[in-house]
Amino acid sequence: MNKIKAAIVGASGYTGAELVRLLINHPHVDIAAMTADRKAGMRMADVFPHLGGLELPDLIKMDEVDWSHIDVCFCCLPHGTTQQFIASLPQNVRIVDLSADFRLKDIEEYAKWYGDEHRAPELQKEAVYGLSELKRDEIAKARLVANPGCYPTSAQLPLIPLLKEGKISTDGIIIDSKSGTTGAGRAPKEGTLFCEVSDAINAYGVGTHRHGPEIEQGLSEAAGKDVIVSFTPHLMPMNRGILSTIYVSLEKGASVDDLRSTLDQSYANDPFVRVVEEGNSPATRHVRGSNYCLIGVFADRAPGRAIIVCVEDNVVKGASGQAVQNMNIMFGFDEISGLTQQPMFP
Ligand SMILES: NC(=O)C1=CN([C@@H]2O[C@H](COP(=O)(O)OP(=O)(O)OC[C@H]3O[C@@H](n4cnc5c(N)ncnc54)[C@H](OP(=O)(O)O)[C@@H]3O)[C@@H](O)[C@H]2O)C=CC1
Ligand SMILES: CC(=O)N[C@@H](CCC(=O)OP(=O)(O)O)C(=O)O
Repeated sequence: MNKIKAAIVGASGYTGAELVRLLINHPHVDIAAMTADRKAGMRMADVFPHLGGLELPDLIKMDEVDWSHIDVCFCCLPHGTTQQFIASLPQNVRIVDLSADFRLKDIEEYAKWYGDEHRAPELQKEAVYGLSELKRDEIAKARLVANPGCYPTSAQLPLIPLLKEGKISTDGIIIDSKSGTTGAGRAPKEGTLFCEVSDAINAYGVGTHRHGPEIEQGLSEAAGKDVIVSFTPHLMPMNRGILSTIYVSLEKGASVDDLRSTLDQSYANDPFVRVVEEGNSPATRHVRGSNYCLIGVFADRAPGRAIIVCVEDNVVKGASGQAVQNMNIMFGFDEISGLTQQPMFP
């Protein structure tokens, strides 16, 4: 099989570097172009020494890419910078956008949460939300896939099947999420300085984080009615990983065992999503560096309630791994191609 050619736009950031780590071992993909902004003109080995020794193109500006020979573009740019750029790409280039620019279907919601009007509303209409396990058929046909946010992946993978099957109530869903600091990107910011992050934990975006509406969009579609959740993210003194603890109310007649078996059955044929054995509690170190998402289901002491713990690596299943999974689906490759790394433990 001929290899397809990939461009990584924003390759000098965390998700771009992770795409290189995954794609370099992909049997059907060549990395043909990589871009940066401040770091354009540099060698990837100088920006990321852990990728030294690989044969990679140098980092160039986005407008220097020759798109005529590119099959797929991974966009790893900050929110708001992707819309107009994607609109300028030739039609034959398929796109996996890791930013949030095309995730919210309603462009007024986008403007409300991202503080700016949407600049490519026509493209927004054709974008497919890329939650790989639950949107395979649409992803396979899509030209533009909006890769989900890291927190929304960890919340929606457990909750969507349970809402679809009517096992949990749409009311009172609480999602308490903790993330490693790579989630904030590599560009320097005061809030991600060592002294601000180490030896402490803080909630942020309390009641106002833009992943709330993204999660609600997916849950509402699954439930067939509006779902509002309480979602609070926390910044943790660790590099990678997301752990979401999710509190739900059981629907009448449903048991905690029903939740476990519903999730087991939903993901029985999915290589990357696994319900752990009863009593085991998933930890971020069980998925580090891998595309796995692990789900644990527990009874709550509060009658009629259950607690779900979901873990993923934010840079892999929460970003670049899911992006590669989506590309595999789009191009008809084996879904696990380039993604067979086992987690690094401890
Ligand atoms: N980190 C994570 O865990 C996740 C991130 N995402 C999303 O993926 C996207 C990329 O994230 P991440 O890799 O962490 O971000 P980084 O800040 O680490 O990297 C951003 C990249 O975009 C480039 N860039 C920045 N501004 C511009 C511009 N105006 N024009 C052209 N290129 C530009 C940077 O180039 P240079 O280095 O030269 O400045 C860099 O290559 C973001 O939208 C993020 O929200 C989604 C899920 C998880
Ligand atoms: C720790 C941290 O700062 N995380 C980021 C989320 C990163 C991500 O998945 O999502 P987006 O693509 O939507 O930015 C944040 O809260 O903004």
